[in-house]
Amino acid sequence: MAHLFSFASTQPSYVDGVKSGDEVKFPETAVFQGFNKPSRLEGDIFDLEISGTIPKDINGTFYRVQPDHRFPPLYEEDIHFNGDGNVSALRFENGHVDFRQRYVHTDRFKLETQARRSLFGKYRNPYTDNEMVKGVIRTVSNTNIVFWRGMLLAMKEDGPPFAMDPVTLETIGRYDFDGQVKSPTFTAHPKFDPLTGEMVAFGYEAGGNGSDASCDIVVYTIDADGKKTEEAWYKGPFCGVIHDCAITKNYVVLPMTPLKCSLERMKKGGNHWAWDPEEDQLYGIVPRRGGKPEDIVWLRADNGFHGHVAGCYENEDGHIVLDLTIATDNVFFFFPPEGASQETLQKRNKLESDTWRWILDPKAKTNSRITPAKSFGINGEFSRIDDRLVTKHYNHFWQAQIDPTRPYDFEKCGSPAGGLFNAIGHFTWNEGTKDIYWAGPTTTFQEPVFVPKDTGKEGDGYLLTLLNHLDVLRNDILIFDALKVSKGPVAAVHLPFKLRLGIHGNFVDQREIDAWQKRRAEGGDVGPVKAAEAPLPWQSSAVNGSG
Ligand SMILES: C=Cc1ccc(O)c(OC)c1
Ligand SMILES: [Fe+2]
Repeated sequence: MAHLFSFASTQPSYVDGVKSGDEVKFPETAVFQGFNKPSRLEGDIFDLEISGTIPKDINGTFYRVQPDHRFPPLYEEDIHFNGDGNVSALRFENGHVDFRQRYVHTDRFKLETQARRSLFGKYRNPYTDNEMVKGVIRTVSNTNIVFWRGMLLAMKEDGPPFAMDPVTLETIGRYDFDGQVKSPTFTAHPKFDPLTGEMVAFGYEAGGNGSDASCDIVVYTIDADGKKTEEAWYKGPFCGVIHDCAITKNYVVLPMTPLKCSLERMKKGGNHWAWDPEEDQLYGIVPRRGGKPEDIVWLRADNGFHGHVAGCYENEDGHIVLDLTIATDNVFFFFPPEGASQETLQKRNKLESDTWRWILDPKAKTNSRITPAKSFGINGEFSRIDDRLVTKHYNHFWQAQIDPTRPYDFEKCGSPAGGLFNAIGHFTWNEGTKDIYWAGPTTTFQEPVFVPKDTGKEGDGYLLTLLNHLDVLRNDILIFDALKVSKGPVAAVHLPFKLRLGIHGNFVDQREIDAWQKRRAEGGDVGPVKAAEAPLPWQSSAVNGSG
């Protein structure tokens, strides 16, 4: 597209793919264009414009996070996943909605802000960083935003979580659970047991600094009072991606995707991950309580690419029912096999991603081969359930859908950057219901969240999701009756601008936020959230020159 003003730059912004000079000018690659132009916005809007009627019983805040590069990247071919975490909060109150957005002020964000430019290089490759940031935590906290004991935790699997205030979105600082969690990495997908109030979480590539191809995996349990009650260390067969996890009453399941890390490749300035089309997909199973290194059971199935977990529970036989999306090939086209060139977004957008059910025997011999019990026969990702049923036999799930039979306006919208999630669906396992809404040829959806009503009945509530208008570059938030998605939204909240393609979000009931604000006040029974005081163990050794 021609620019209205064509000032001759004194020098190009990128030379041989590397940032040159201090000019604030983003690459002209697809990652930074159109709907995915960086938003870079911190701000507030009181009382957003609305169509329809927002149900008054939605009282709480919908938090979500998007990667949103604050500065032009050091490398021209940078990827969406390397963008700084920017958290949006949509506060629903009495039929009104207010908007707030703030960056996660990570250690990296603060240093780059001081320098007014990028100092960190490629995704999870510290060998591509500016020398002056050696030993600094590299995470951009851009993948999930969860509520835990009165704080928001902004999370990314390559580093520790950062705590934020749930009302102001001010960053409190790196959170180490009051000194109890010292691993270099921590998942963006902790699970919350609704029976016990525990958080179950893990870190992979956790043995060293988080970017060194370590095969160590740590699994933690933090109880409802914030006390760490379990910490167990295991080894993986190689350093692969474990993005999500699942819990039952007695087990944790760790799906490992055959994207492999190589320290040598990183040292040469290459990618952290390379897809291995010959490798199995794996499922690590460990006990929830008292896990020892020898307890991990790895089950193997033919190659595939894991999406996210819907639900998981134990059946009458003591076997684990695990439901998750699995794509047929490498979804992360920007991490091609070692030595291969990058696949295209067009090819990635053609992959099928069905929802599969596994029934796993936790007592099986390690390295047993398994086959799925069934597939749902849909194509989509970002499954969500009624979270009150985590660890329990559930029936309903919701998911962003890919329906290539629907018309899509390529001319107006170009390639759908985050994937062609052109519909939103509600599904049931028992009845096989497919209850789907398609919003038109110029729109795609982001991950939905389920908001329960107080009835306690599974699925009785609302579904909230961001709608991307790819033609006019704007977002709406749609509100559905969760059990009647195909009827279309009951209301739409209009943002006057576009956000960026977000990753994950969660809805938090305002009663919970308010109760914790009291407990976390000065003089409250728990007191203010305390940011980590000591550097992580790997940081100390990096400073001493041995890291
Ligand atoms: C959606 C998966 C995913 C996996 C790893 C990441 O670093 C990430 O960053 C936004 C996202
Ligand atoms: Fe995720």
